[in-house]
Amino acid sequence: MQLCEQLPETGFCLVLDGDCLALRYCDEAKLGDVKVDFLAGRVAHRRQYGGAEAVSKAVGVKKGQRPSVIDGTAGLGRDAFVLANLGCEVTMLERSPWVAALLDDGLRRAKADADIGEWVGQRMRLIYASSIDDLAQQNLRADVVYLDPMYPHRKKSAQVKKEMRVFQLLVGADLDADLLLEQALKVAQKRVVVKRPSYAEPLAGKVAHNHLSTKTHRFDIYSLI
Ligand SMILES: C[S@@+](CC[C@H](N)C(=O)[O-])C[C@H]1O[C@@H](n2cnc3c(N)ncnc32)[C@H](O)[C@@H]1O
Repeated sequence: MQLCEQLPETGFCLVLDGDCLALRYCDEAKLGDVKVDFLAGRVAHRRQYGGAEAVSKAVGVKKGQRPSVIDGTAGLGRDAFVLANLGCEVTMLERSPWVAALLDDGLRRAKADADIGEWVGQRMRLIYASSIDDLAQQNLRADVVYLDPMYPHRKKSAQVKKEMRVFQLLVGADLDADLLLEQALKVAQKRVVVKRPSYAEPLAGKVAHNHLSTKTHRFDIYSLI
């Protein structure tokens, strides 16, 4: 059974397909549905990255070291899942109610899975809140604060992944992202890691102590110890 409800003034529909929640951009069917499916993601992750993905290096995952992480811009939880899969406890903050609902739904289904449910339940926690307004107030502490805010893409929209285009339509460009860094530096114990497109300037113009680069991205690493 499929239920579809239009979200006022957004152009989006909230779709309930079986027991899975999804968002669909009503005017452009080609964009497809956006949902959180950690079970499919787990397979893709293993095939694509193994254990050596850049995000885990940037955060400081090593043999015997599994830092606790606050993911201050949780989105669809992919980076958080990678880190939790490697053994990190991850607290995710997401301020968009629509994105938080998708993520909450994905977590619910993952926790019910016989294979990954136990560690997802133990290591992944979602808080629907803004990391700019609430990070300090929530009294959260972690070894690492990880940030991956939206960035205005300079490529033509057809080249940007469908999911990212839906995100751009839904949450916009996170134009206040510079404010995140100051908050993150207050609560991180060891480092703040910011994921940026390789052509983007650092958050708040603040040059990081270290960088880790991939083909398309750069991880800016602000060390606190
Ligand atoms: C590019 S996405 C993050 C993708 C995520 N790293 C992943 O792996 O799926 C950016 C997300 O950060 C969220 N966001 C931006 N600023 C935020 C803030 N101040 N507090 C909480 N969430 C925020 C946006 O709503 C959006 O969902």
